[in-house]
Amino acid sequence: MSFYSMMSQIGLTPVLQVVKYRSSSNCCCSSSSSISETQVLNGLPSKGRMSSDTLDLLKDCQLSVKQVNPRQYVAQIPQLSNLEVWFQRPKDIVRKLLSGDLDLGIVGLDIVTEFGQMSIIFILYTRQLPLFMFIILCQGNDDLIIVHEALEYGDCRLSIAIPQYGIFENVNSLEELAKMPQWTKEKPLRVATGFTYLGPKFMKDNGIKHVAFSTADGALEAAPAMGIADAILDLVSSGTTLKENNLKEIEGGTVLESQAALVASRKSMIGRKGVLETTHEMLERLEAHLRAMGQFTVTANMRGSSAEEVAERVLSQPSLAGLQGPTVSPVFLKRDGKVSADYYAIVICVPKKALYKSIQQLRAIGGSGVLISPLTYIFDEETPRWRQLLSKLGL
Ligand SMILES: Nc1ncnc2c1ncn2[C@@H]1O[C@H](COP(=O)(O)OP(=O)(O)OP(=O)(O)O)[C@@H](O)[C@H]1O
Ligand SMILES: O=P(O)(O)OC[C@H]1O[C@H](OP(=O)(O)OP(=O)(O)O)[C@H](O)[C@@H]1O
Ligand SMILES: [Mg+2]
Repeated sequence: MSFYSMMSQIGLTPVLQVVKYRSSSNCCCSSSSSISETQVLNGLPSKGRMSSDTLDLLKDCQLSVKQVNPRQYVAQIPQLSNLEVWFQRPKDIVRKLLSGDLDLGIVGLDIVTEFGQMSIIFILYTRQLPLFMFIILCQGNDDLIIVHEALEYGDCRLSIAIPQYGIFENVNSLEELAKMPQWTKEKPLRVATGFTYLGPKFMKDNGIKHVAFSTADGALEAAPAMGIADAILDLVSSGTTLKENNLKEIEGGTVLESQAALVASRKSMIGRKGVLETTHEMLERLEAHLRAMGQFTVTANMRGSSAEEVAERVLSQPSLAGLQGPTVSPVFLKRDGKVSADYYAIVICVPKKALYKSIQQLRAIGGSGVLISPLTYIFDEETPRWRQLLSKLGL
């Protein structure tokens, strides 16, 4: 018996299969899309807190997005002529990566983890009930690949929060929350969340039985005071929203840590022309910029008898090793008609966090005239993430 007739017999008629791919690609049914088959489609957040930071990061990587006006949802990046940017809501970027309507995207890890799980979704219409039902047939999808998991913005965590007052006053951990005698089969702990996959999974993984979830799209922090929920599961960054609503996080209640990530469709990278090459270029530019952000270039002069002797002195200091050891060059002077090098210029990269310690160490070994400049890019021979990506793709 076919899936269709089986569902029809129980009164459910499949009206739409969401999974589809652009006609040229790893095709499973045709689409009327007008998008060129050779274009690589990159989804970026259309609004919200991730959107401007994403554009800023790409600009810093010399990948400025040219958008004619903010209400136009398609844009170009002149440096990547085969790439088309589509502005979408973060959830939809993940959904469209899974359905084959986007090849690449930048979203928060929270969204990838929550919405990247669905393999096949059938939307069913029931004859008996005037309702659309969503049935997720498969959990655990490996078609989404996280290419860069740490783009260093959009930092937040998905956490359980409970009221600071009333029966929760002395509850400070997930264990204590789970042990509260109030929660029974008939009267479970009510949790409001937009994360309806990760929430129940986290509770199940932690052996917490009597829980009931409700969902809302925003301002979840109001739910406990409104009497709609006992706890919430939502994103926290500064913690201000929780504090302003008299809520608190609890020990063991963090479901995941999130930041912006570059994600790509495995099928697209393997099957669509140009996607892997574009992913490589974006990854290289992002890594080169992000690595450089944490470093300064330090130039100093140092008296010495030879380049080797100066290098030895520099390398004796723990904070002065640089990325690949110091560059030491002679500074030539003409004295009494003779050219000689009494001084050497050294160039090293130091982590921003260790800058002052590095200066102290440089001075201690005779460094003077110290110049510090920001770094724009650090390109390695090959990025470790590229190797990892190829191995995930079996290439
Ligand atoms: N407080 C926060 N601080 C830092 N990053 C956050 C914060 N809240 C959310 N994010 C990150 O930004 C992403 C987008 O959040 P944003 O609030 O813009 O959209 P949304 O909540 O999904 O949609 P909506 O417009 O319905 O609020 C989240 O998926 C998360 O990765
Ligand atoms: O810890 P904080 O720095 O205070 O940030 C946390 C808040 O940020 C997000 O909401 P957002 O501002 O996106 O509003 P929303 O509820 O409409 O999504 C999140 O849902 C929290 O409510
Ligand atoms: Mg939000």
